[in-house]
Amino acid sequence: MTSLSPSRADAGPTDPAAPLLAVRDLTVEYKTDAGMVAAVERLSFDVGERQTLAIVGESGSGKSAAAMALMGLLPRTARVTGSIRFRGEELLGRSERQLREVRGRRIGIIFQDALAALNPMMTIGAQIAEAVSVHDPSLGPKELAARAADLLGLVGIPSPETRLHEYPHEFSGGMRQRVMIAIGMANEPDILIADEPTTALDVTVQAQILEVVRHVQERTGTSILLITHDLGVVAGVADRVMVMYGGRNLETGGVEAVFYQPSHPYTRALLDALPRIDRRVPRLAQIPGNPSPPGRRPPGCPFQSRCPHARPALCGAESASPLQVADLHTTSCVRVREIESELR
Ligand SMILES: Nc1ncnc2c1ncn2[C@@H]1O[C@H](COP(=O)(O)OP(=O)(O)OP(=O)(O)O)[C@@H](O)[C@H]1O
Repeated sequence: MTSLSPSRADAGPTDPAAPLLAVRDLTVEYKTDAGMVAAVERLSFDVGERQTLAIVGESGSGKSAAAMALMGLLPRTARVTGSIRFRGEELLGRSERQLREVRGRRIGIIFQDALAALNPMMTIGAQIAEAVSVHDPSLGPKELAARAADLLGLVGIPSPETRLHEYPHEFSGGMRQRVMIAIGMANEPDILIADEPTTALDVTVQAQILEVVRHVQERTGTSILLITHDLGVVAGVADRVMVMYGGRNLETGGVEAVFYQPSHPYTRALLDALPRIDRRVPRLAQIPGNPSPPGRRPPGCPFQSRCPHARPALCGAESASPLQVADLHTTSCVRVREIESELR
C-alpha cells in the first residue's frame, strides 16, 4: 500500500540541493471579454541540474502558457504571479532587458516550428553565428564559423562545414529542427526549454530528434524542460514527468514511477490511450467529455467531470497541497488511496 502524506513543500518534490529552476504557485491569467481567466493555476515544480523534466498535457492544459511565462515571452495583457527562481534568482518582475540577458545565454529555447523560426534569407551558419555573437560579441568570423560547425556536429548534421553555407530550404524538416537545437544550445545554456520539438515531424524523424535531444543532454549536461502533448515521447528522454490538466499539475514523479504506478486517474487514462507493443489490438481508450476551458473550471480537481472515480464532495474541494505517494512522487488526487484499493 502506498504511504500518503502531504508533500514536503507545496511545490511537490524538491531536490536536497537547490534546484536549477524552482517554480512556485505560478499562475498565468489572460485578459478576455469575460474578465481575467487562468490558463495556469498554482503550478509548482523543480528542474534539477542535468535533469530532463517533461511536462505532458493535452491541448489547452496550459503547457505553452507556463513555458512562455518561464521565458518571459507572454503578451503584455497576461498577468503572471508566483515565483520563478533560476539558480535562486527570481525572474518574475525583471525588466525585458534583464530577461533578454538570461534568455539565450542561460536558458535556451527550441520552438515547434523550425521553418517559421529560421530566417529564409540567411545561411544556417550565419543564423547560428548570430545567436552565438549576441552573447559573445568578442568572437571573430573564423571563431564563429568554427563554433557553428561544432554545434551542427553536436546535433548530428553530417558535413557541418559545408552545410553552414546552405539556406533553410535546403534542409529537411528534421534537419531544420536539429539546427533549432543547435541554435538553442549556441551559448551552452544551463537549461534548454523545448516546446513540442517533434510535433511537426513524422514519426521516424521524431524519434531521431528525441535521440538528438538525449545526446545533447548527455554530451553537455544541460538540463532540459521538454513540453509535449504525447506521453509516448517521454519514456526514453525524460528523468521526471509532470502531468498537466486544466492549468494544474496533477501528478509529478520519476518516469518509471509515473508509467508503472500512476497515481492520478487522468495519468492512467493517458497511459491507457498509448499504443503498446505488448497489446495485439491497440486499446485507444477515449476519455469521455472535454476539458473545461479556463474561466469555466469547477473548484477542486479539473478532471472531476470526466473521472470515473470522482466523488463530488471530495473532488470538488480545493486541496491545499499535493499528496506525496512515494519519494519524489506526488499526486493531486485526493482519492488516490481509495482508488488504489478499488482497482486492486
Ligand atoms: N492570449 C490568450 N488570451 C486568452 N486565452 C488564451 C490566450 N492564449 C491561450 N489562451 C487559453 O489558455 C489555455 C491554455 O493555453 P495553452 O496554449 O497554454 O495550452 P497548451 O496546453 O499549450 O495547448 P496547445 O498545445 O494547444 O498550445 C487555453 O484554453 C487557451 O485557449
